[in-house]
Amino acid sequence: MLSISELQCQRHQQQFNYSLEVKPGEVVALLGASGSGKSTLLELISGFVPASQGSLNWKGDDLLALPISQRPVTSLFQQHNLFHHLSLKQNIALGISQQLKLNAAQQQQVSDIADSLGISAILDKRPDQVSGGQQQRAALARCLIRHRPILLLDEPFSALDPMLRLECLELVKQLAEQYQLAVLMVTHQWQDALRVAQRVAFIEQGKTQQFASLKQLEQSPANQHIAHYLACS
Ligand SMILES: Nc1ncnc2c1ncn2[C@@H]1O[C@H](COP(=O)(O)OP(=O)(O)OP(=O)(O)O)[C@@H](O)[C@H]1O
Repeated sequence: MLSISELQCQRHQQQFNYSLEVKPGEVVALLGASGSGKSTLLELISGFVPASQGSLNWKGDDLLALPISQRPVTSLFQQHNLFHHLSLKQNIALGISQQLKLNAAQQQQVSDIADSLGISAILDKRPDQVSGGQQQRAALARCLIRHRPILLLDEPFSALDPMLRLECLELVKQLAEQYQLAVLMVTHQWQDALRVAQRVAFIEQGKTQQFASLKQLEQSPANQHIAHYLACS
């Protein structure tokens, strides 16, 4: 389990403090107003922002003691996930080798992952030759091939049309179960959380205001702001 307890940092004058957990196979949605601190939490977990206090553990191991490169974490963002001068196949292969030197078994892994994400037929194309949804699938494939058990998603599908977005969300849910990934997903859409997440952390002014199941959040929002946010979603 990914356990986050009183994990704190400071950015300029603002203080951040997070507590929540994500089980293997589970998707937890991070909701909250713009600027509330959702992305900051992802940066703390991946190590790009140093923590000042608190704990961050994966299956009992202290992740704060590990440098960025050794954390069992992989991330997918809304954009800029792929190198546009490389083919999708090469972009995925980067998840295994920065020099793009793959042995036969590793090449097979690329084919298998591409197969399971439905992009085998377009592997030789460059990102600008395929759709946004196909690009995000390739980026997701690169995340998966790294075999890191914690997957951080920062609004990865918000630029896609509604049908594609739902398709990709379903895919994330399925992959979380299949690979037993602990997934934390930033979204502005309550509908996305309903579609894919088991639990939700609502972030307000840099703090986890409520960490609960979707049903609990809906039925007993911790304060007026959360109730209002849900009513507007
Ligand atoms: N690199 C940075 N240096 C200093 N402050 C930052 C940096 N990135 C973000 N902040 C500040 O930290 C606060 C939280 O930002 P963060 O990006 O975590 O919010 P968010 O909830 O993800 O917002 P959004 O939904 O708009 O993406 C904001 O006040 C922001 O201005």
